[in-house]
Amino acid sequence: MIKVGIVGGTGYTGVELLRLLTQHPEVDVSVITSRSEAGIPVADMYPNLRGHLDLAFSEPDVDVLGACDAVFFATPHGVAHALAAPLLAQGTRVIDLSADFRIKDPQIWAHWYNQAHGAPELLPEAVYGLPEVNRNAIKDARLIAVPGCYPTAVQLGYLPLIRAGLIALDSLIADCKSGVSGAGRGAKVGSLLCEASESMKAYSMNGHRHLPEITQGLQEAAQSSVNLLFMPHLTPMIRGIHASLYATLTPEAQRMTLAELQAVFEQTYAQETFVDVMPLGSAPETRSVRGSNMCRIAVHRPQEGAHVCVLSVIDNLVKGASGQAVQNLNIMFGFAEDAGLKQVALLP
Ligand SMILES: NC(=O)C1=CN([C@@H]2O[C@H](COP(=O)(O)OP(=O)(O)OC[C@H]3O[C@@H](n4cnc5c(N)ncnc54)[C@H](OP(=O)(O)O)[C@@H]3O)[C@@H](O)[C@H]2O)C=CC1
Ligand SMILES: CC(=O)N[C@@H](CCC(=O)OP(=O)(O)O)C(=O)O
Repeated sequence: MIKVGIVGGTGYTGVELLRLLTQHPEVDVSVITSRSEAGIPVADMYPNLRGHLDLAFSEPDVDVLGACDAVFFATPHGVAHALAAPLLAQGTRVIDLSADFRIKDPQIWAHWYNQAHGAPELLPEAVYGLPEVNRNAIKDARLIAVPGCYPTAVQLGYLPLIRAGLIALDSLIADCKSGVSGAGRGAKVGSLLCEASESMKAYSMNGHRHLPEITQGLQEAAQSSVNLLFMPHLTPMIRGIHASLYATLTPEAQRMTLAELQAVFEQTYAQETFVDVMPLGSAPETRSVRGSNMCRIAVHRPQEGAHVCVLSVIDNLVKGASGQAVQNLNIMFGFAEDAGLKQVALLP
């Protein structure tokens, strides 16, 4: 058994980590921090954990956390910048669910996150924790930047086409929908029931902070520049990301049949436990992944025209955050990659 800690246990990704880790055969959660709830039993705040976890929130303390084999950060941006270095120095591996180490250029990070980067010296060793792309680097990493929710759904959808050189790289449009839990647990007017239910709207139309993260990943895969239009929407559901991903097929790819495009996706993800390429003609639903670490994908070519449309769904709190974080932990410590992640999605 390894000992793990969680910094920021009261948010949705923190409690989702606990839901998964209490079922993990190789992990003992020994510390969970909250400054505002220190001393309160975790199961008093989250009754779904009653009978599964006998632990109270505590103040973040670097020495206590440093006794863990790994520490997850489920905190707002900027917190891991300050605490990662002292933990790494004590030999503790760090898995950060925030965006602190996702973007390789600290100036680009500062532009999109409106603050100076607090630990640029750690960026060279931080590994972007998308296992379907970086599994080998994750094995040896000390510091993982867990991808954001939209970036996970969008990259997994586009990667097979980009790797195979099948789409024009200046033609990408990602039309994405998120459930409200993506905005976190903090009180915000836009997350109120009367504001978010029975309605849907676009936001960050002129640029969302996930744009540079997605572009960085797609450009790495393409080894060339990529032009992406990314439009996020808030939808009246609690969990889920639905990404409709469009692109123009290259002239050569337009000579391929849909079945051949489907085969590209099936081959790319044949060995991946957590990516399900659905049969031709499928429309993946967010509820088919709710509570599970799966990404379900379907590829379409409407009217057999010049455009491809990939549909990609994940649960923002699982494959989009805490489940992917546990998948990284499993790879780092040599556990079965699906340890603690065998949940079947909750449907209906
Ligand atoms: N919600 C989602 O779908 C996704 C979220 N993420 C990212 O995961 C991270 C966590 O998000 P979410 O779960 O929504 O959490 P919240 O932002 O709602 O909660 C943050 C947690 O961090 C703690 N915290 C805040 N400030 C500090 C600090 N300075 N030092 C130590 N602890 C602190 C809080 O507890 P306290 O203040 O009591 O200490 C709280 O437990 C964010 O970076 C978010 O962007 C990533 C992917 C998806
Ligand atoms: C619905 C909603 O508000 N979603 C969040 C994204 C989810 C998230 O928290 O992503 P990070 O991990 O990059 O912070 C947003 O658009 O800001």
